[in-house]
Amino acid sequence: MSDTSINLDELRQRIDQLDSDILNLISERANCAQQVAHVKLAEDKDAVFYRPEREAQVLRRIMALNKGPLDSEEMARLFREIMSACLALEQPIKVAYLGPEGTFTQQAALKHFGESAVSLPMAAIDEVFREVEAGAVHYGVVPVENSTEGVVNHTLDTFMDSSIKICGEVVLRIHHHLLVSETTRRDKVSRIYSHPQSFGQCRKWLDAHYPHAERVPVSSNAEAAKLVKTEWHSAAIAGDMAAKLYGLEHIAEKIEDRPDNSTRFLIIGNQDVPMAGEDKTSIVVAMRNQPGTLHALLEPFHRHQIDLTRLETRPSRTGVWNYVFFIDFKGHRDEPRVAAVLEEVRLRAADLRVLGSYPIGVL
Ligand SMILES: O=C(O)C(=O)C[C@]1(C(=O)O)C=C[C@@H](O)C=C1
Repeated sequence: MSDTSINLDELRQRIDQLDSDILNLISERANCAQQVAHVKLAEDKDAVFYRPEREAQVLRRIMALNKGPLDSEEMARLFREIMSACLALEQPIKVAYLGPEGTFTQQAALKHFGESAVSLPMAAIDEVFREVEAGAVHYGVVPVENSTEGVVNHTLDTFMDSSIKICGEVVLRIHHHLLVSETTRRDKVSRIYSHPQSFGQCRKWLDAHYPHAERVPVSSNAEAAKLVKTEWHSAAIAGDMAAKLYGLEHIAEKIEDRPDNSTRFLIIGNQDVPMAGEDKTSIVVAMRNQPGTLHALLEPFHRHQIDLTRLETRPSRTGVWNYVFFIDFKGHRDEPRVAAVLEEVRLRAADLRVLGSYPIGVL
């Protein structure tokens, strides 16, 4: 036996020992989570098991403690899965997302809740809201903005008619691929299916590489992936999850025009989330249609030095609400300076609703 094989055996024995230690520690952690569930139930028979603020703290702490060689995000992803399995012991979490299966929204749901959550596809954004409101699922995941294509208006509009709360956010890097089935004639692609937003995100690449192919918009990338399965002259633009689900092959990878292309998703639910330490608040404000409205709305934020992260205007859907602004800012509604700003804005506005304070996305 050479020296390398002796070393390899020794290293594998060491790995076996470490795996046994990790196994015992994970089991001990899972036991703790089960005890947490008993404590929560003893305090309240309608106890809420999923605690977004605690999860954010756990993941941030792990990232801060990590000394490598695995990078902090990778390490946090591993702990994400451990926590997801621990939560499933307390209560299996059901999450509705904008489907069908294989969409980026499903990927976002699994990134946020981990693989132990049960994810259920819905046909439309309002259905995700309805399922959460009806208590058929614990949480919902909907897209809200893309760095290239901008806001998902439908999601914002649905908040106007709903009492649902925002419990969290998750940002996903969006990589699009040009996909075909194994029977596709790659040199004869004359039609490309995708969601309109994805066409928007890959416009320049398509103009350069497939200027003559017909671009057919469909309801989701996953739907596009499904369609090309049976058409020898068609391709789809979709992500990894859809490619895997429908067994498609890549003609070209990462064809999005901007390398930092990402989408932000919201986690919606029925609970108010306590402070995590690094939080965001989302509000919707209706202002009267008069001069100086926008200044009056924003001035308190400026004076209290609160960092706005997003401002969107949507047409009002009732006579009272002339202008409706969706505002995201850093801070939690329970912080005194945030509470003070909210009070001031409330006095100036025709209406104000806090959609939620929640931890800034960690992963
Ligand atoms: O700390 C809790 O409240 C727990 O339930 C434990 C735990 C965890 O595994 O760390 C599990 C689920 C919650 O969402 C948050 C954290």
